[in-house]
Amino acid sequence: MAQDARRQEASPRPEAERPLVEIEGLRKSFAFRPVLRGIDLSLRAGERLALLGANGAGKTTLLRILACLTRPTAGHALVAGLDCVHDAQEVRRLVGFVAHQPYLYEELTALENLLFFARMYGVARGRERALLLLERVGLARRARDRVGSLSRGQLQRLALARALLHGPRLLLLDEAETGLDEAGTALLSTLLAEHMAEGGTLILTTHRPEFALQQADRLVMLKDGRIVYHETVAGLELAQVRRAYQEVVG
Ligand SMILES: Nc1ncnc2c1ncn2[C@@H]1O[C@H](COP(=O)(O)OP(=O)(O)OP(=O)(O)O)[C@@H](O)[C@H]1O
Repeated sequence: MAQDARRQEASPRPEAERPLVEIEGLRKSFAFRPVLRGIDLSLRAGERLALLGANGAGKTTLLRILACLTRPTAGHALVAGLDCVHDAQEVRRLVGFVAHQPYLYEELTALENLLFFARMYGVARGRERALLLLERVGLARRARDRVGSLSRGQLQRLALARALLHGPRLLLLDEAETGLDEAGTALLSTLLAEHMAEGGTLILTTHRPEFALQQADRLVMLKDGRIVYHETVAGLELAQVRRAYQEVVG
């Protein structure tokens, strides 16, 4: 009952008008040290947001809350009207996360990993989907190799395949371009374009203003756990974004 009341309170809007992501008054502290100090942010379905900021600004923490991997200290984070704390199980089905750590089992092969996650997410025709994604990320030939034997960039490609396996509505990328070669970066752009064409929504973190400008519709910069810059990309020049970024991280 209390939980229902809380959801009502956090979600007063009719479904059709609702943003896909609603973040209100979000705070997170680790051992009383504040890391997020009151974030308000919303994204409509089909939007792409880039988060920038210095090391330690709180970007990963924000993504981890949306991926239900850590709980906020205060405030709400909702995905499709579902609360990342109280409805974590349902939210996880809607979210794909490429994190710093690949979240893969080293002793299993690339294919076994994807089959495991396909089962976990209840993906229909999981084997077909896993093989298709391995092909798409250029790892078809490594399908039967142990994950522990893959290079960093190959792991990153496999992590991307794992995140896309269940067709997430919201894709979260934490510096996913790091470690990819030129072909890998082009592949990432293609997969992101496909995710968006299928009606997906995207939040990515990056330290590269030019990547943010290419891949996002809106830019948000965090400093010490607060939003200090929030602009739509239309009409923005790379030089302006670089300047703002330097001011924020400097
Ligand atoms: N599990 C944890 N326990 C304690 N402190 C943590 C934990 N996770 C993150 N922090 C702290 O929270 C702060 C924000 O970390 P976070 O990883 O969100 O930053 P970031 O903006 O993603 O940084 P980077 O650009 O280096 O990836 C850092 O000071 C970090 O040490």
